[in-house]
Amino acid sequence: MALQLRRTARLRLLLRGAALSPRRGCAGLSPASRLRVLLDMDGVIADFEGGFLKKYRQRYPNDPYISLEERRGFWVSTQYGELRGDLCDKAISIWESKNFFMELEPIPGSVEAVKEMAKMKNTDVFICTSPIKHYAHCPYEKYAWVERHLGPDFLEKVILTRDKTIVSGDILIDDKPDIFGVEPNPSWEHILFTACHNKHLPASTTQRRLLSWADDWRGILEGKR
Ligand SMILES: Cc1cn([C@H]2C[C@H](OP(=O)(O)O)[C@@H](CO)O2)c(=O)[nH]c1=O
Ligand SMILES: [Mg+2]
Repeated sequence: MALQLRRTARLRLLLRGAALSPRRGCAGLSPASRLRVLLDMDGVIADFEGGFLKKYRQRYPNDPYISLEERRGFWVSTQYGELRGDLCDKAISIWESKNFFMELEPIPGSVEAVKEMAKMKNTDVFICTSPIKHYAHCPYEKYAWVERHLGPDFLEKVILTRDKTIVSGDILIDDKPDIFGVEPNPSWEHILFTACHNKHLPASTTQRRLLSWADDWRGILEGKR
């Protein structure tokens, strides 16, 4: 009898603990109650497409090019290769060059938005970006870009990975329409950031968009808390 009572009391305590467990709502002291935002870099905070077109036209002024209005599909080199076979390698030569990633302009409003987001209560912001496999310049320049535009403290927040599905977070804001990797069920909701290459894709019932940094990113974050 005494044993049975002790067991019941222990069970009650366990259940109470579970009910108070603060994933969302309660205490606010647990790390789980914080919102974790993953921000993609190229196409979301750094203008890869604009930087590419400018340098491509400078280096290959006599070759055809694709205006940002005409861009379709995520991979720039694929569309250039379809335009003319040799343009695929010419396109690749641009982002493999020294200073390409370093000299990208910020996407309008991005730096202000990221700084404001990072100061929000109960919010952890990380830059989650994929380096190209030609690693001579890109990884170094991505860090240098973050330091230059967001400040040295932000270097703590950089995640370089070719597989974003294994990074945990509540939201991933990314301009790539399809993000796959070894984890079939990533913890984050992918918010598609509108870019020249994805703005013509049909509206999706499952994928939300952020149209630009002038759009309601604060509302999206609040809705996830
Ligand atoms: C080749 C290529 C890369 N990228 C970006 C995406 C990746 O950065 P990010 O994960 O920050 O968006 C990086 C490596 O592929 O370069 C494009 O946006 N378009 C392209 O055509
Ligand atoms: Mg991107």
